Order: sequence, then C-alpha cells, then structure tokens
Amino acid sequence: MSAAPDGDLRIGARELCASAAEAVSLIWRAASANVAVFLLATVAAAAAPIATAWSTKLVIDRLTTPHGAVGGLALVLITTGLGAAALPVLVQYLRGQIGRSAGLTATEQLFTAAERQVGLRNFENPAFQDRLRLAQEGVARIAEIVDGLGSTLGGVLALTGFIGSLLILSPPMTIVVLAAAIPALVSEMLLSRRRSAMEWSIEQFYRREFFYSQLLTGVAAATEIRLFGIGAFLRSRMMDERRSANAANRRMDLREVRTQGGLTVLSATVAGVGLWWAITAARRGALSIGDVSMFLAAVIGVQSALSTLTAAISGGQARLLAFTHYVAVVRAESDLPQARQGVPPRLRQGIELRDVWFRYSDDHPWVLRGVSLTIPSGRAVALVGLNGAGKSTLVKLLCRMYDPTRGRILWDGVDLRDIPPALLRERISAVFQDHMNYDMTAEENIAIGDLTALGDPGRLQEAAGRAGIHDRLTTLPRGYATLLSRIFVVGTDKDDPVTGVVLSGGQWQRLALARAFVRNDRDLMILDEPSSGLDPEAEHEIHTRMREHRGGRTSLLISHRLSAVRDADHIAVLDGGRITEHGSHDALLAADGSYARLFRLQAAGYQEAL
Ligand SMILES: Nc1ncnc2c1ncn2[C@@H]1O[C@H](COP(=O)(O)OP(=O)(O)OP(=O)(O)O)[C@@H](O)[C@H]1O
Repeated sequence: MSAAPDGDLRIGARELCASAAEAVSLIWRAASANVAVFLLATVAAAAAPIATAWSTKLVIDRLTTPHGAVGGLALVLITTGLGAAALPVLVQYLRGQIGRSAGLTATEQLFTAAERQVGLRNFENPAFQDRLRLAQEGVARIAEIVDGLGSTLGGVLALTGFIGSLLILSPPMTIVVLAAAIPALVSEMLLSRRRSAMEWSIEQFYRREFFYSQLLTGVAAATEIRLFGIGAFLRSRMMDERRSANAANRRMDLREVRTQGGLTVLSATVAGVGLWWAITAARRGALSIGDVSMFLAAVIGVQSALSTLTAAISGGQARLLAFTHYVAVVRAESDLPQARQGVPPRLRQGIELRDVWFRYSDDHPWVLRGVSLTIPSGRAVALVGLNGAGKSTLVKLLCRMYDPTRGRILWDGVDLRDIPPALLRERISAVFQDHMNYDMTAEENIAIGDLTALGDPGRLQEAAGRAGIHDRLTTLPRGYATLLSRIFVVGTDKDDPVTGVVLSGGQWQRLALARAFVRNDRDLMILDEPSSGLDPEAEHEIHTRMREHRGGRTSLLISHRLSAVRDADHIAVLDGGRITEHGSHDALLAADGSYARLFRLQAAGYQEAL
C-alpha cells in the first residue's frame, strides 16, 4: 500500500478488507473488556424487539380467546419492553467509551507513524499531506466504526429474527420484502464509494482553506495582512476554496437524494402491499388478530433492520474508506531507505561530499550539480553564495533530510545512507535559517536542543549566556519559566495573571543559538545564517563567542555577511549548484574571483557609510 497516492482516487477491495481488519484489531486492543460487554448488550438489544413482538402477538391471541391467562405473558412483555428501551442507552454509553479508547490508541499510532517519516520528502508531497489530514479525520471517526460494527451485528440479528417470524406467516411476502432491500444495499454501497473518492478529491480545497484561515486568524501574518490591507483578498480566496468544496458536496448530495428518495418509495410500497394482504387475510379468517399484529411488527422490523443494515454497511464502508488513509499512513515505509550500520562514535577524519547531485524531485531542476567538498574534523568551513545557490539544501543533505540523487556524503568514510538518521542527527547541532520559535517557555525553547537539559538550569543558563540572551531572560516576569507566547494563557490562577512575553526577532535568533549551544558536545555544528537578525554590535559579539565555541570543533557556517566567515579555515563558494572557488579568505582575495568581488562590494558599502 503506497503512502503517497498517485492521483488514483479509487480504493480497492483488498485495501478495504485490510482497513476493516486493522480497525477491528485496533478497537479490540484498545478496549477489549468494553467491547465484550458492548457485543453482549448489542445482541440483547437486537433480540428485545423480536421478543416484544412475539409476546404482543401471544397476549392479543389470548385476550381474544375466552379464559386465556395473560399474567405471565404480560410480565414477559413488560420485561422485554424495558430491555428494548434500556439496552440502547447502555450500548450508546459503551460505544462512547470504546470510541474514545480506540481514538487515543489510533492517534498515538498515527503520530508515531508520521515521525517514522524521518526525511522531508513525504511531508513536502501534497498527496501525502492530503492523506495525513484524511487519516486524522479517519481517527476522529473511529467511534463511528464501533457504531457501525454494533449496528451491523444488531441489524443482522434483528433481520434474522424478523425474517424467521415473517417466514412463518408468509413466505412469498418475505421474498418481496427482501427483494426490495437488495437494490437499496447495492446503491448505498456504490454511493458511499463515490462519496469517499469525492472527499479525497476535494481535500486539497479544505487544506487551502485551512491555510488561509490560519493566516487570517494567526498572529504570525497579522502585521503584514493589516499593513498591506490583504484581509479581504485572503478571505475571498478562502471562501472560493470553501465554495469549490461545497459545489462538489452539493453534487454528491443531489445524487444521494435522488437514489434514496427512490428507495424510500420502494420500501413504502412494499409495506403498503403487505398491510393490504394481512388485512384481507384476517378478513378471510386466514390470520388471527395476533398474527396481524405480528405480521405488521415483522414487516416494520425487517424494513427497519434492513435500513439499519444498509446504512451500517454503506456508512461502515464509507468510514472504512476514510480509515484506509489511516492504515496507509501507519503502514507507510519511511521515506528514507533503512540504514545498515550505526554511526561511528566520534568524527575523526571529517565529512566529505563526493560528486553530490541533488534535485527535489524529477520535475525540479538540479539544485546541486556535482558538489565535492570536505569538512575536515576540527575545522571551520564556510559556505557562501547568492540566494538560491543551494546552501541550505546542502545543509539538509548533511542532516540526511534527503539522500543525494547521485553521489555520496561520507562521514569518516561511511556513506550517510548507511547511518540511521536519528543516530546521525544525535551527532549534529544546528541553527537553521528558518528556525522555529516555539510558543513554550524560555527554558523549553532552549532545552528543545537537548531535552536532557530540561531540569538543569545551569546548562540552560550557560547556553543562554553564550548566545547573549541570559540577561534578557532573567528580567522576564517568571525568568526562564516565562511563556514566550501571547496565544496561550499562563496558568489558571486569577490572582496571578502573568501573561506571556513576546521576544524581538533578534532575541528569538539568540534563543535559537542557545538551543544549538546547549547541544554542546556534538561532532558537527551547522550555523545557517545564525546572525542575520542581529544588530551589528550583537553580531560582532555573537561571532566572537561562536568562534570561541567553534574552537577545535567541526563546523559549517553559512552567511551572506562575508566579514563573518573570513576567519573560517576554509571558504567554499557555491554558484549554480557547483563549488566554483574555495580556499582561505586571503587566498580567495588573492585569486580575485567572485568571492573577492562580493567581499569588496560589502566592504565598500561600509566604507561609504563612514
Ligand atoms: N523543499 C523544496 N522543494 C523544491 N525546491 C526547493 C526546496 N527548497 C529549496 N528549493 C529550491 O532549491 C534552490 C536552492 O535553495 P536553497 O534554499 O538551498 O538556497 P540557498 O543557497 O540556501 O539560498 P538563500 O541564500 O536564499 O538562503 C532554490 O532554487 C529553491 O527554489
């Protein structure tokens, strides 16, 4: 089963069966005791109306017979009536309990499976994103699968009981009632398959709508949206997405209304004919009054059981179709091939890129075109180049977010493909150009770099001190425990109304640096534009500290500010996906190539400003 759909929206019978098996096993594992009681209660709830119908018939027959004793039967009638009323309430309660337990287990499995996608390729695939969202919906609807299973079981039992009763009274009528039900079942199942395919095809509309709604209601884009006055523009785009989804839903609803309307007329006709037959038979004396009551209960019972069963099977199929997305994600292979070896304990020789070619997919152009570069152990290498040259892409390859399309990256001679990504990443610390600002406390924001530091204020403070953010953090209302967010309330204590704090862009960048510094003893330190948001004084200070921190460590530094990289041991210039120049700062200036030109350009800018 492929995790990333290839545009074919049909789901085969095998996938559906696998989905059903997975659902049943998941529900059983999550709540086996409750499921057992649920099944018993469902059987009893299905039997109660049949017992009630038979007791009613017998009571009526005795009442119409002189001296017929009805005391015991009346008691049975009351008991079955009570059961018929009370059992569905118990079934409903158990269904809720089972649904919640199964939902919890399924959610955990789904997010564990999402984490198994150790690279970025699937996450950047729109079809996989559609799958993920539908899988979450499938998980949210797992209680309905429990419901569907209960309804199917109850429907089968009720149907068997009532058909048995009907057969005793009129075999031809039984055949007519059943024949009317078959087209209903088939057309409902076809409709549910069609709806499922439609839901998958419109998922893209919902995801885009969600994207616009997040922009319009989130804080991240609020300033730009207001300044540029694009609220109405975004809202209209969001509404267009919803309209497209609504139009597809409307077409599907109309199709369902037409089919279901026809089926309702058919079942009403069958019930009418049955009633006419029973009344005329009673007139002729062929049926007793109790028989007529039983016949009516049986026809209504069969029809209601059939419609419950039809709805349960077609609805169950629809839910299982939704659940196939969950199964596909849970069973999806990792987007990176399994590694065969472990990572060497410490980097001794260095990291070597050997003729590395990379493109994001076959439809994308080459980003790296035969890059060969060595980052020797204990040395600082800098990578410079214009926007879009491929620097951040190279960083992602070093962290094995993707594998090279061609060529190899060697860690002390071992191909990165042979190293499990989690072990490799254990050996790397990094500040990314697009680092995250987490709506968590200051200490959590730093400790994310190494969770073992979470209960160790000394380590957190040392990292913050190196990144030049310690003093600011101590002035926050709750120090390091202050929430760095305005979107959540801090605590529930009304007497202590401490709100979260928002940091400036440069302060967030220092926090990202602290996150990298707390990951202290790693083999490779990657700094991708670590100081772009800092003021000149702070940048100078940070670079001095980073130089100290880098001392003797293997590091890769990327920066557009060439003054920041000049003291690197080795500088490589990336241009159009190729290394076009490399050497020390002095050697590159002497070579008078593009590095020298860019360096002079930046230096001239500062000179002019003086
Ligand atoms: N996830 C992606 N999917 C497809 N193309 C991508 C992706 N990320 C980057 N690219 C493309 O790869 C090329 C290199 O991007 P990259 O981010 O590596 O450049 P960079 O040198 O870091 O640029 P900058 O200096 O602007 O940060 C760009 O043309 C970009 O459009």
